[in-house]
Amino acid sequence: MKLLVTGGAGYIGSVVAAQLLEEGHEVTVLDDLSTGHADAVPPGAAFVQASITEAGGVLSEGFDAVLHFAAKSLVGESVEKPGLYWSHNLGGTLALLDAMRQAGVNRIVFSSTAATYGEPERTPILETDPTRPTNPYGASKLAVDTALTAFAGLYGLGAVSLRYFNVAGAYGEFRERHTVETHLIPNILKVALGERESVSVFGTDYPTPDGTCIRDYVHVADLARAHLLALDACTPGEHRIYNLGSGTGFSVKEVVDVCREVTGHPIPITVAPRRSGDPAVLVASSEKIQRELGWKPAHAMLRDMVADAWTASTKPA
Ligand SMILES: O=c1ccn([C@@H]2O[C@H](COP(=O)(O)OP(=O)(O)O[C@H]3O[C@H](CO)[C@@H](O)[C@H](O)[C@H]3O)[C@@H](O)[C@H]2O)c(=O)[nH]1
Repeated sequence: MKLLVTGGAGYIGSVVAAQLLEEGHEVTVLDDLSTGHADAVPPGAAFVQASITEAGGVLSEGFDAVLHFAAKSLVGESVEKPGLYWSHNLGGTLALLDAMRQAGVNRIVFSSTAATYGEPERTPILETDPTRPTNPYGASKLAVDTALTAFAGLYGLGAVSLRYFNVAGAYGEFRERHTVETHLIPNILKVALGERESVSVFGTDYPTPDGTCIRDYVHVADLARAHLLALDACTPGEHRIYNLGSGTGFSVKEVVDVCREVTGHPIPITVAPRRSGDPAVLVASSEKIQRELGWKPAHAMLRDMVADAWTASTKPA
């Protein structure tokens, strides 16, 4: 298939683009490089440096589907600059959907997020559970999910939204490297690499066994594989939503311990206040995607995710 991957110079988009190429697809990456890296675009993919609001020109070349990753994705920033998140994540995606319709491209796989659920009433979270995002990032992603449902009904769009929980690990040399790093595992590994003295643990007074937040980590290679299955499942007139996690929760302290074990570094911690907007526990039920699309995580062990991230981060970029 001929595929457009928006945000394909970012962490998850580049891994998906690499897997699509391995499967023999023709891939064009569209990325404005505001957060992505040109050298993350996999060899073999065509590259267009542009924003999603300018996708019309590329799409007119004729594509079978779009995999849409380009987005602003920092929860804290979204609270400070909600307009940026609404215009980029919702406005940008509406422009992309309009350009797709004009070009006759009617299949899309969309990067949604566990942040659409907000503070869950129970875990593991099911796709049918209430969506009450607690920040503009989650709200903007939920708004896109809502638009996709409407467009599937109105225009026959075939859409699949994948709601990621906490993505970790690396795929060969493709790894997480944000300009502003907020994520837990890369921050811990920076300590082991000697780039920081300690890692801050945001809150030790949560209602969890060790007082720190619990998250569900999914390996980026497994997550990427789900996109290939989702692409095949795009059915005109339908919008499907699937959670993607491993179904097991790890506390922040447990993650630090796994990182200590993998890196052999003591990794000192500093206890810091809670980070605003962090739910205590986020664990996915991924039963639906396993049942309907046959997805199964091949690297469900957190140790493997950390080991892959560590190996990739100790290689030169
Ligand atoms: O230096 C750090 C970084 C994080 N944390 C904690 O570690 C946990 C995980 O944080 P992080 O890695 O930032 O992930 P989340 O905030 O859980 O966000 C992930 O999950 C969201 C869904 O809820 C997605 O939308 C985000 O894009 C994705 O990164 C949270 O309890 C944080 O408070 C720390 O204690 N210290």
